[in-house]
Amino acid sequence: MWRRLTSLSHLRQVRRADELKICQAFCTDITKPPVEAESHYRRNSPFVAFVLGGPGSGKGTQCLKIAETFGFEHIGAGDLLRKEMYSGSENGDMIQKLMKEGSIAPSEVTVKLIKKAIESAENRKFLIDGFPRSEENRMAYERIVGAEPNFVLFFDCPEEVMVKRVLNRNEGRVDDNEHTVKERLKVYKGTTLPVVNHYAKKGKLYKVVDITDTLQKQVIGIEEVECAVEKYMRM
Ligand SMILES: Nc1ncnc2c1ncn2[C@@H]1O[C@H](COP(=O)(O)OP(=O)(O)O)[C@@H](O)[C@H]1O
Ligand SMILES: O=c1ccn([C@@H]2O[C@H](COP(=O)(O)OP(=O)(O)O)[C@@H](O)[C@H]2O)c(=O)[nH]1
Ligand SMILES: [Mg+2]
Repeated sequence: MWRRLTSLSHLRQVRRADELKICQAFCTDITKPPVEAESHYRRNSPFVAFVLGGPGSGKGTQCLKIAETFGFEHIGAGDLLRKEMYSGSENGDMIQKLMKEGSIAPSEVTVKLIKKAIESAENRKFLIDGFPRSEENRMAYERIVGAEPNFVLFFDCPEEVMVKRVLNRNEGRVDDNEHTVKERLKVYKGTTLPVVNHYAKKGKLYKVVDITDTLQKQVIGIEEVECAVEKYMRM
C-alpha cells in the first residue's frame, strides 16, 4: 500500500543556501519565477534540474507533474533518443541496439539532442529526465553546454519495485523486458550512481525516497513531492 514519499533526514546536512535553492526552485507561482530562476531568466541562461533514478523509479511520472505544477519544461533524454531512433536518422539503428542491450548511448549524441531541445524551447526552466547516466555523460554536458545543473533530484526506489514497474509499464518499449531491465540495473548501479554521488558531494542532490511497495497506487501526486520539499524546508 502506498504510504508516501518520506525520509529526507539525510538532507539535514545540506547547507542553508542549498535549502533556499530548492525552496526557490519549487515553491513558486508558475507566472512568477523564483528569485534564482529569475536571475537566470535575466541572463537568459537556462535553469536546469537533472532528474535521476533507476529504471522505473518514477522519474517520468514525477517530471510530468513537477513540470505542470511549477512551470518547468520536461526534457526526457530517453524520449529524445527514442524520437531520434524512429526518425530514420543515421544513428537510429545504433540507438535501438544500445537501448535493447540496456547500454548508454554515446554522450555526444545525447548531449546534442538535449542542447537542441533547450535552445529551441521558449521556457528557460528545464527538468532533464534520465540524464546524465554516466560520469562521461556528465562531463560531456558540462563541456558542450558549458554549465552545471542548478540542482539534481534523485528518486531512490527499491530494486524489486523498479523491476515490477518496468515489467508492467506496457508502453511497447524495446527495453521493458526482464533481460534488459537486469542489464539496466547493472548499468545504473555501476555507472549512474557515481554521478548521483558526485552531485551529493557538491551539495546539489535532493533525494526523494519512494517506499511504495506495490503497484496499487499507479501514479503518485505532485502533493507528495511538494510535501517532501516542504518537509525538507522546515528542517
Ligand atoms: N509511485 C508509483 N507507484 C506505482 N507505480 C508507479 C509509481 N510511479 C510510477 N509508477 C509507474 O511505474 C512505471 C514506471 O514509471 P516511470 O515514471 O516511467 O519511471 P522512470 O521514468 O523512472 O523509468 C509507469 O508505468 C508508472 O505509471
Ligand atoms: O541519457 C540517456 C538516457 C537514456 N539512454 C538510453 O535510453 C534508455 C531508456 O532511458 P529512459 O530514461 O527513457 O528510461 P527510464 O529510466 O525512464 O526507464 C536507457 O536505458 C539508455 O539505453 C541513454 O543512453 N542516455
Ligand atoms: Mg522515464
